[in-house]
Amino acid sequence: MFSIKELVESNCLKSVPSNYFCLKNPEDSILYYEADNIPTIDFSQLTSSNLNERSKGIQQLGNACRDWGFFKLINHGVSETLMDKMLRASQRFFDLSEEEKREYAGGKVLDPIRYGTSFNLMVDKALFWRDYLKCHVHPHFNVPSKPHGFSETVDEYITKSREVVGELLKGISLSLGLEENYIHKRLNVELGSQFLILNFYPPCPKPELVMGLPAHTDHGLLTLLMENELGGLQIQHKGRWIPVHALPNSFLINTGDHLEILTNGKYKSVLHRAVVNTKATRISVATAHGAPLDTSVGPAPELVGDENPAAYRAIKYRDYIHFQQSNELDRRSCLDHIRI
Ligand SMILES: O=C(O)CCC(=O)C(=O)O
Ligand SMILES: [Fe+2]
Repeated sequence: MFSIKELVESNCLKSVPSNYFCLKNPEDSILYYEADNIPTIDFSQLTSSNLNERSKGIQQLGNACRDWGFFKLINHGVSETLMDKMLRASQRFFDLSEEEKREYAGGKVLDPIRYGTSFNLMVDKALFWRDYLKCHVHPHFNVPSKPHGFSETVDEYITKSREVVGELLKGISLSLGLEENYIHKRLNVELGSQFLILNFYPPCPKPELVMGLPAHTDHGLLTLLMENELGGLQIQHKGRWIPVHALPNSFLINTGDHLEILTNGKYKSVLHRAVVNTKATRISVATAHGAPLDTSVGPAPELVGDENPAAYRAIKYRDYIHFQQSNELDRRSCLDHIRI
């Protein structure tokens, strides 16, 4: 394995090796600048003791999940200091020597800690301009022991992000007309799976030829993402690619495949991708939150009826992840494979 960081640093790269060329559909390069329309959700409204405020917030949250599958979250209560610390810790992990990082080079999809490059070298036709670290951090906490202080920062960060997601899932349950703790109870969220994914995208001399991460949907219920000050995330909305920039001190949140399944298609899992730039390294930190790995996720019976028959087969979270991660990311969501 040759990390993209190593490749970029080793020879002052002037051109892109051909095994990184991604064949792009020309239509895919057209971008639509609709950033102003992307929903922003105020977390403090969702947790407000003023019931009127709260119900307004919940309605906005439901609309964002239904119409976009994506929103920006502000006033979420995770301190800027902790967010910065997490980004710096991520940089410090990738700054370890290749030898130190390779200790964590995992072979299998659900290995508790996996350092690697591209997406899945076993299936990628072209390589992606990305190194990553994936850790399964809840209910069991697995993280590299290096660099110094990394594990403590991750622990603090993932605990906070779980609290935020817990509240969002309550709001989402209510927005569906269900009881506040419906998703928590049905999918045993307290013991749910949480993955931490650090993405490292170094600068590229010809970004238009490569992809950081190609179009995909995320597997779990919700993904919470933050980035250093460089943009690169694009989401698909009504067939158009829209670049997204994080507001200062905000999270970018997308609904995952299992929320689409649970809501029987009412809330959509959004296709997204990451592009790279010529100037500087972009780092993004994602936490993906879902059910426990052995829980079977299917449409909620309360959301299924004669007029709205079940649209997806139930599937164990573990099997779903295996399926998604063992196949090429090919612009199609894995959901297509379990649609009835
Ligand atoms: O780096 C990004 O902006 C996107 C990352 C992402 O989609 C993922 O880790 O699933
Ligand atoms: Fe993603």
